[in-house]
This record gives sequence, C-alpha cells and structure tokens, in this order.
Amino acid sequence: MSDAIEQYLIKNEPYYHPVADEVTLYEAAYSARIPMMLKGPTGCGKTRFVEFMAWKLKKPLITVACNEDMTASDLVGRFLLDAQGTRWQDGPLTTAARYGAICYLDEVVEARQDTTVVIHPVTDSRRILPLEKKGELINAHPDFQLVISYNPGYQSLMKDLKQSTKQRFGALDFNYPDHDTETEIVSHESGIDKAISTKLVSIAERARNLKGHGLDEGISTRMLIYAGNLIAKGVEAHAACRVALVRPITDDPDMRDALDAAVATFF
Ligand SMILES: Nc1ncnc2c1ncn2[C@@H]1O[C@H](COP(=O)(O)OP(=O)(O)OP(=O)(O)O)[C@@H](O)[C@H]1O
Repeated sequence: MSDAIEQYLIKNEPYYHPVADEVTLYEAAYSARIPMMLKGPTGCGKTRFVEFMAWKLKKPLITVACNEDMTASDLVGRFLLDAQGTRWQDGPLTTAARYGAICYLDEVVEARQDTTVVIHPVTDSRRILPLEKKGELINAHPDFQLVISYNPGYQSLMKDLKQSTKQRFGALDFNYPDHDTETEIVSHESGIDKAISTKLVSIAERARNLKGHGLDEGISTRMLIYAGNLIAKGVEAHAACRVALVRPITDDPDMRDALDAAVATFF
C-alpha cells in the first residue's frame, strides 16, 4: 500500500453496535463493489458505521464533508502554482480511486449537480475517473468503493440527487437505534451508567414524536451522547439536557416548553 493512502487506514477498532443486518449486507455490497448510499437522519451512526466497515475490511477510508461551494475540482483535483511551477494535486476522490480506498462523501446532496455528475463514470460498470484538466483517465483500483450519505428529511424538490445518480447506488436505511441499543451506545460513548442513559433515550423518543409537529428533526444519538458527556462531567441532568438537547434543536418557545416537560418527566 502506498504512503499516500496508508495514512487513511483506521488502526483501532471503532466502537459500532450493529442495529440489524447492515454489516453483512455492506460486506456483500463491498465484495461486489456496489457503490453504497447510507440513508438516515443526522447523528444516527452512518459515519461511525462506515468507519467500522473500513476497519473491518482493512481498507483506507477517505471522508469528504460536502457543501454547496464544493466544485468538481475539490473532488478530483487541480493544478497548483508554487515555487517549482505548476503541479497537479489529486483530490480526495482521485486519491481513493487511484490507490484503492473507500471514499465517503458525507451529505453529497449539498454539492451542486455539476459536482455530483463527476461520480457517474466511477460508479457504474466503467469504474473510470476522467481527469479532464489533466488529460488522464484513471481506471479505479479494484479496492475502490464510493459511499455517500443522504438525509431524506432534508431533501426538497429543489435540492435532491438526480435519479441517474441515485440509481448507481445500493442503499441501506439507518435510523435511531432501538431503545436498548441506544441506551447501550449512549452509556458506552459518554461513560454514564445505564440508569441515566435509558432516561435520556426516553426523552429523545418523546421528542422524536414531535418531528413534523413543530420539530424539523428528532433528537439524535449524537445529542444524547453530548448530554451524557455533560452529566459525566458533573453537570446536573436538567441543565445538561437543556444545553445538549433542548436549546440546539429549536428556538420555538412552545417547543422548548414541551421538551423541558419531557426532561422533567424523567429527571
Ligand atoms: N450503532 C452505533 N454504534 C456505535 N455508536 C453509534 C451508533 N449509532 C450512533 N452512534 C454514536 O452516535 C454518534 C453520531 O453518529 P455519526 O457521527 O455516525 O452520525 P451520522 O449519521 O454520520 O451523522 P451526520 O449525517 O450528521 O454526519 C457517533 O459518534 C457514535 O458515538
């Protein structure tokens, strides 16, 4: 393995608690080199899952957080001018395709459509990545796989992946884990005991019922871990929940009252 890619190998096993059969399905998809789309709300474990799978498959992982200012060059690479003159610098997608990594494009829908089309030739049977500016055509390394994340809740008609992009991927649905699994995860990640984390999970479950009825998104596993982290640091539970759960998710006074009431039910 080249130095360029060695740095992206995950050395220690990431903690990942499987929720259903996603590990086996992903392994099969990887061995068939099917590009994968991980669908689900923010903070529910998609990134942790891909880190775990990359570690399990012993493949390097290159992650790119996509945004609307991103251009195709940010993915494939560009010519840079320095003291020695002009030189080409591979972008993260090119590095992954050239040397055989898993490339994870987080929230790819944020990127402009002219950016997302660069992934087309490398996500169908051609498995090629044309570097038009450089005049080079890369045949993707056999170990290369593209993985994207997608939050169906955020999509609108104005901003969505084209069908021609979506249909190049297999998809796994992610959601918040079931009560016991989430309790386990929150305890493990924040160090609080299960008696407290089960209460945090119960608060989140109530709040998740408010999604679409005043809240745009549910309280995520990530937020529960933050609350647990604060409690583990000695912050009193009500204050921890206010800082980590209630205030970040809404500014609506009625919704804040409803969430405070849910917190008061359990603490
Ligand atoms: N099944 C799980 N096993 C272990 N940890 C988990 C699991 N699900 C969630 N977590 C925890 O929740 C945190 C948030 O998950 P993660 O960062 O993977 O979310 P995400 O779905 O990728 O969010 P985003 O879409 O915002 O990037 C992780 O750092 C991890 O601590």
